[in-house]
Amino acid sequence: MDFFTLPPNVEPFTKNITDRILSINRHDIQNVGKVATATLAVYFVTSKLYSAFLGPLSSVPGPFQLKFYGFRYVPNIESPPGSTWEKLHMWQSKYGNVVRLGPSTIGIADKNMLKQILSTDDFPKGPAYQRTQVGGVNVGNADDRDFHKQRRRVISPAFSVKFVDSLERYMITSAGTLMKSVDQSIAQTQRNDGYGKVDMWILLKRFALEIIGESLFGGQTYRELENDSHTVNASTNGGMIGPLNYIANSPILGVLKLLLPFTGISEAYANSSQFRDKVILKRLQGGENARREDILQVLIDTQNERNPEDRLPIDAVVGETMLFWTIGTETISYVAGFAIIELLKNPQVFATLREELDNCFITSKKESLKNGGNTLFEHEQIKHLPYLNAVIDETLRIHSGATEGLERITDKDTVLGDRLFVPKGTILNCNMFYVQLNPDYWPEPTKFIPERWLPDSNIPADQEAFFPFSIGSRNCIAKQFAMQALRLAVANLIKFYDFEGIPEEINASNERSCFGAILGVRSNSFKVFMKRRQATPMKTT
Ligand code: HEM
Repeated sequence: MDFFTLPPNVEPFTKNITDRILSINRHDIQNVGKVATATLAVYFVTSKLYSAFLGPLSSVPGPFQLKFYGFRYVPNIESPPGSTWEKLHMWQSKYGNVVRLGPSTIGIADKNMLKQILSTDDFPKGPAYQRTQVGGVNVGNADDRDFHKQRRRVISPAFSVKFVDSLERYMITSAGTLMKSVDQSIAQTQRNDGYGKVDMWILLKRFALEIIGESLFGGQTYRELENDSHTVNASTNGGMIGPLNYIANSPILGVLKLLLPFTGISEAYANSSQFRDKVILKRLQGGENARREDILQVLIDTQNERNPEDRLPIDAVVGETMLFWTIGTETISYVAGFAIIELLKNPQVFATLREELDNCFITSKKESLKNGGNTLFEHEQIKHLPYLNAVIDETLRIHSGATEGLERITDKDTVLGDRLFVPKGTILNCNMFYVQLNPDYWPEPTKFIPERWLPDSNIPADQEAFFPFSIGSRNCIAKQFAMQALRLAVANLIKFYDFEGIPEEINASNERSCFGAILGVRSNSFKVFMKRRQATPMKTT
């Protein structure tokens, strides 16, 4: 029998059905449609009402409207773009450490619950990260535990303490370039007393772009980068953090923003990607001759591993490199920028830090550290300076990254903090920003007091409520790298320059916005008067 010919008894049967369907008149179809729509509407409304008022999260306090839709979907006309973080902060302070942010979303700013979510239960990353997987899965957005564990194991040698130590030479070169740029800005606007105007915010963005560029894929390429205005502009205007962040943080407005050509975000991202691909291709094609001791090389060298599971496919090398480039640039530059702003707002803190740095012996005679007649600090000399570390920690506390929260999703029913039942599938927005300013844990939370980090402090810092690099299996892989870069930047700037704050600029720096993962100055600029110190005291052994 021909396989595609229907048996004789089936044909009349199907014909019968067709005839009956055709015989249903239009009116009947409309009625069926109405009943189906009404049933769906009743189901939708009932389930929304149930979830809002009777479901397991119904006892969690929060703004009324967020019982019905998630905070990321709120088109926010009354507050400017980039200010969702302010709303989250306000709700958290109004409703408490646990707040309802959507039908199945809660915000958490309780330190014990955060520890449970991020470390003990180690819940996977939530839908905001999954949305960014359209651009590829990487160590940062992976939500599959096994995939993440494997990927993180393979790339972690690039961030080991030893390897990061070896990147110091690139970081010092970048600190030198930063100081050259500061000197140039001063020279262009110099007053009679030697001070000139410097946009510290923009120069620190370039500094971070260079430090990451150098450590990631090469000095040679950085020189290309200097001529590549696309990439520098993308970074300095915040476009490089990537369209994916917009999609993650604001599924409706974010996507609209990307589609509007005048925002330039997609273009900036495309240009950065093109630049990155050029650099990686050059390294791959150059073989042994193109080798350079940097993060890219560590990733490429995984191809020689004996175990195939330990080899990173080339598309993953490209994806991870882009992730480090974008995340690393904005985080380092913003934290360094806010450290300088806080030091200017708090002259006594500035003086104490300056004194500590002036008393720090310069032991190295390395030529590479010479800069404009002065010798730059090496990391070894400054990494244990208590006050420098206290200034950086206090900056990380007040100006934390993850300003709009780190998202996790429960993969089992759970009880948070022994008191809150949370069903499987609940989205947990871990509000690291709020917890670090939470008056329950921090006396005078908004005051910049580095002394709280010193061993003999009478208002000791609550280390358990401090999550700048997160904790658990998804903590920042580059903490060591970031701290090294921050210490070198802040120590060398404060050691070698005098600063004079500009009151309007300091006031304007209180206006902040967050478009990616981290809070920045809304105007994308912070100007200050600076001059080289006349006789920089140098203590040598
Ligand atoms: C002051 C600077 C930095 C801060 C405050 C910071 C903070 C954080 C935080 C809070 C997380 C957890 C994110 C989450 O759960 O979604 C994270 C993860 C991560 N960070 Fe950083 N970061 C900094 C610098 C850097 C740099 C310089 C790089 C790369 C060169 C980097 C690479 C990463 C990566 C790859 C992850 C994902 C790790 C994983 O999921 O296994 N970060 N960072």
